Amino acid sequence: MGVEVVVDGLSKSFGAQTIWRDVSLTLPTGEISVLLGPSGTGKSVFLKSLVGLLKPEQGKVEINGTDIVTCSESDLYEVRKLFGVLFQDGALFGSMNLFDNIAFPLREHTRKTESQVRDVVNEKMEMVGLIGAEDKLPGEISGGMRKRAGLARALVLDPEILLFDEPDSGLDPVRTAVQNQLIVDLNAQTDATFLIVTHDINTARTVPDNIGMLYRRNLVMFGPREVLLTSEEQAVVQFLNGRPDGPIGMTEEKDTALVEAELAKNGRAEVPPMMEQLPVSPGLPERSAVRRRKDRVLSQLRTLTPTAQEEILKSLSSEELALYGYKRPATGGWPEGAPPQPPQPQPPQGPPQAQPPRPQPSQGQPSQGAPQPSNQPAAPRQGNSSPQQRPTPYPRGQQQEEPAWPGGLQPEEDSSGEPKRRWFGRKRGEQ
Ligand SMILES: Nc1ncnc2c1ncn2[C@@H]1O[C@H](COP(=O)(O)OP(=O)(O)OP(=O)(O)O)[C@@H](O)[C@H]1O
Repeated sequence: MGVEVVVDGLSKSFGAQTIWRDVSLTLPTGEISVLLGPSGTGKSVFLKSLVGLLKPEQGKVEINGTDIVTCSESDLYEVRKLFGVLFQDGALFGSMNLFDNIAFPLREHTRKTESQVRDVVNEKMEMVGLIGAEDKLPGEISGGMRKRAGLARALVLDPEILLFDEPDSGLDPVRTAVQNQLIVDLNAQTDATFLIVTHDINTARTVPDNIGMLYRRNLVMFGPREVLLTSEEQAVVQFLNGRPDGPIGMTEEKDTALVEAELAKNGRAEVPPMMEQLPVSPGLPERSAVRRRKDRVLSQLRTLTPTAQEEILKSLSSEELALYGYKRPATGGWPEGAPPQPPQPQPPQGPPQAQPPRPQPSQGQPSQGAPQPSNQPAAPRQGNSSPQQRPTPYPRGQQQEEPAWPGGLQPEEDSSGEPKRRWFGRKRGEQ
């Protein structure tokens, strides 16, 4: 199973050029997350900072209790073994055939015999659909095949965290769709934590569990896919619609008056409709992350935007709604704009038969906030992933208007009487 990556208050500059500042987010264990952002906003720099290839000036990247920003070289070497990285062009050695390219990390970093190496390489080549191409040189195959070979190589050491830097760059729409399916299927098979940097809107809308966006040197938001995909934030809507008019320009910093003039002329872009997340291919196991994510997101539902809450509830089956203490409207389906109903009082009951078994808490982590089948809100998680210790999905320093809580639900309050609005990542200074 993958591991959680906690990024807290991370800032990176090159000389006088600030790339991004105060970035905080948590990549939840085994889930697929996507990082969007206009060109040049520092997405690749962020990936390199996660693996310790670049050193941010401030903040932490905590993995299995090690802060890779400040740890020793030997600790960093150990943590790096958890990572697999798919670089944009596959980063293959041009003079080696695909088999040797994929076998390279095994021969360098393990004591496996050649017969064991062969077994692992064959297994990974099969996973990415490259059986039969072992003897080809990188220059003899298509860009899509090179990416898949790079992916097989990223997988040979069974990474717990897999980073993808623009896996769809240079691919046609059909191959992008095939590759997206491959990513979802690999996540089901490995249960590793995935982070994908992409410009492909279709990928962003259909693949991840969580989405974030870098813009103007900040992380605009990061959280469950439903938050960003229903966001009315102008930069997000412009990006998702791929429109030239809006706050994102060629130089990023676009003149406000020009933006207003463009919007007055062309009208505001609409929030595109939600698309369903890609299911796993038939015959493969379900993604374990789906169940964990439901527990996590439902336990913190009321900290999300109303539109995100509604989309999340709409995606649940009747049994799941009952399990989490919600009820489908009597009319069936979710009429446009109708608020989800508040939790109804129910006698305690076990999970319905259809539910897969709950994941066991992993080492050092208490239960992942199993939902309570009653009128009580689901218990917040404790430990590293506790929502009390998580910042909001909205950018820091910006005061957000309190969302209208659907169905008359009130925001959860902590003992201080303050509504809880936090999501991923610990707030700096908090334990
Ligand atoms: N090693 C480096 N030294 C100095 N500047 C760098 C270095 N690496 C990246 N940069 C600068 O950091 C900025 C962000 O680059 P990065 O490649 O991370 O952007 P990106 O969001 O991934 O862009 P794209 O979507 O076009 O790939 C750019 O201005 C780039 O020139």
